[in-house]
Amino acid sequence: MSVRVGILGATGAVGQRFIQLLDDHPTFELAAVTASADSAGKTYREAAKWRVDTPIPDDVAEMEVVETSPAGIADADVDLLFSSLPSGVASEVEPAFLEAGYVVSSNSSNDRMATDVPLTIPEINPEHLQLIEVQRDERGWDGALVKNPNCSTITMVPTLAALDEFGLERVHVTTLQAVSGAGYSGVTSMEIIDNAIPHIGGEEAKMETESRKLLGEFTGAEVRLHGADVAASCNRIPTLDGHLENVFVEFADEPSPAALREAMRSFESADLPSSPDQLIKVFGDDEPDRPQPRLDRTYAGGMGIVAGGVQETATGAKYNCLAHNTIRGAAGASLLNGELLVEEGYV
Ligand SMILES: NC(=O)C1=CN([C@@H]2O[C@H](COP(=O)(O)OP(=O)(O)OC[C@H]3O[C@@H](n4cnc5c(N)ncnc54)[C@H](OP(=O)(O)O)[C@@H]3O)[C@@H](O)[C@H]2O)C=CC1
Ligand SMILES: N[C@@H](CC(=O)OP(=O)(O)O)C(=O)O
Repeated sequence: MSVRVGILGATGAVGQRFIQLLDDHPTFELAAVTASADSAGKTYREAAKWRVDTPIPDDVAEMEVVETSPAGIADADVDLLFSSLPSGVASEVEPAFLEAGYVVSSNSSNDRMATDVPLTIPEINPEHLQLIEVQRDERGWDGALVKNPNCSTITMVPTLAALDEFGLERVHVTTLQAVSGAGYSGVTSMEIIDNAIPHIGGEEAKMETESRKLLGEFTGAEVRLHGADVAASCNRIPTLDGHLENVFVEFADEPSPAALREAMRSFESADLPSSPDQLIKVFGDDEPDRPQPRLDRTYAGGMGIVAGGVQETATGAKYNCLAHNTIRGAAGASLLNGELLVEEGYV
């Protein structure tokens, strides 16, 4: 079975990752690439400042970039759209595609917390996809909108999902985030070399709210947010890719570090083409200095989560986790949601 897909915002940092991940995908066939009016009409090679570490696939390089509107992609006969637009643009243009009947798997942050929009990680809360029925009733769309979470949130939430069996009550997290998360021009070299910046606009609130929605319970009509308190402190550091996070957790139970490690290691992955066989790789006491961004961000092709440093604290436990922010944290997360949409019959 082949599904024709398009990418909205295909020339950007995340759009380029989509193109890399879609090359040789078993199901998805890239049929449309859109960008801003400045890029429309150019070939993809002319329009994109290609920065990914593999060449532009030959067939994509010669595709014409079209404008980001339903009219722009009308001839492409697309079944599914991936969206990697700036969130201000996405909030304006995504509704037009939804009204026109397109199914959109979006990476942009607008509408992630909307009560009728599924925010999903296929290995964690695939059942939340059923919110699409509520969304269609409320908005009158023929299409459907599903979002993936923020890159720092998706790094931590699989580990929390694995540990929730011990009665998760409180989470404190400090992030060390790579510069690619801010986009190519997001942080200047003068700002970040020999430095760390203890502020990333809006990031802490995203981690604190999106994680509770992802871990929440779907009642059939709504998602009840998970009851845990989540507090985040977000920092930019001079790594290129891979967000590292220090997590402090408190539980109703008193699990041992060994039990925590085993719960993360054995947490089930999903049976989708881009899911890793083992979702969370866990380092033991013998390697206390892992995970590290440079050594561990490509675990499972950048689609996995890596944890380590699990230790008891006076009130619970602490550990470190890491994921590739533009693969599992962005394009790869949307791609997986697209695979879930196909599997569940929404495409
Ligand atoms: N960078 C990252 O690691 C992560 C980014 N994200 C989110 O993903 C989204 C994309 O980020 P990123 O790829 O870094 O952004 P970029 O700025 O690199 O790319 C933006 C894309 O949107 C297009 N675009 C910009 N303005 C318009 C417009 N008015 N109409 C139509 N298309 C437009 C651009 O086209 P053109 O080339 O023609 O300007 C380009 O294709 C953002 O919402 C971001 O917050 C999420 C997680 C991680
Ligand atoms: N803010 C993230 C990247 C990002 O764009 O997140 P979001 O998808 O929530 O907009 C970072 O700087 O690393």
